[in-house]
Amino acid sequence: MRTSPNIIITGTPGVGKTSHCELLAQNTGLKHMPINQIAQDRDCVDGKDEELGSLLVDEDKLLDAIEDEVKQGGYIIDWHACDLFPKSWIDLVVVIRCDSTILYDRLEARKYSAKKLEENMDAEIMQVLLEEARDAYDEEIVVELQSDKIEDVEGNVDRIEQWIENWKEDNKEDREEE
Ligand SMILES: Nc1ncnc2c1ncn2[C@@H]1O[C@H](COP(=O)(O)OP(=O)(O)OP(=O)(O)O)[C@@H](O)[C@H]1O
Repeated sequence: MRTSPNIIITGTPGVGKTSHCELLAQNTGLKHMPINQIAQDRDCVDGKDEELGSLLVDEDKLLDAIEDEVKQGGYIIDWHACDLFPKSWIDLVVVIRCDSTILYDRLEARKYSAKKLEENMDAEIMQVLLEEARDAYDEEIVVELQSDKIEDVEGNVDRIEQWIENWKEDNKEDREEE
């Protein structure tokens, strides 16, 4: 049984996943697992979508590559997809959301192609990641947090830290009862 929870932080590119993960890791000691980077470092990339410029990740290979670590608990999984991770690994799924006009400015600043910008804007407006999370995990572990202003990051991370404390307390009690 894990003594520290595994948390997925997901959302459309640019909503603020990395910003949340880095602050949360710094404040809690949980380990940030940026999947884009890990997939490249561990040879789990099949190629690149040339039009969108995004990596094509071999998901089975990726899961094999991270399984031993994640099963120990204490990871913050940072990716724009979530439904590939087995339910039994995951304790909380945080879907970061952003107002579409604010997200547009953030993505435009990254000089995304018109197609990539449009796809990501549509995904955010249609709340694709929230639906994916709700379909893949029990609804009580899926939380939606808004991240429009810089202060939102700190507020959201405070909330997740509080949740982690509660999770640890509950799990300690469960272990003591066994
Ligand atoms: N709440 C916020 N208020 C203002 N700016 C923010 C906020 N969250 C993130 N940003 C800024 O938006 C940009 C994108 O943030 P970040 O890299 O954390 O997003 P991401 O979801 O991890 O993106 P990707 O999926 O492409 O890695 C960064 O320049 C970051 O500083």
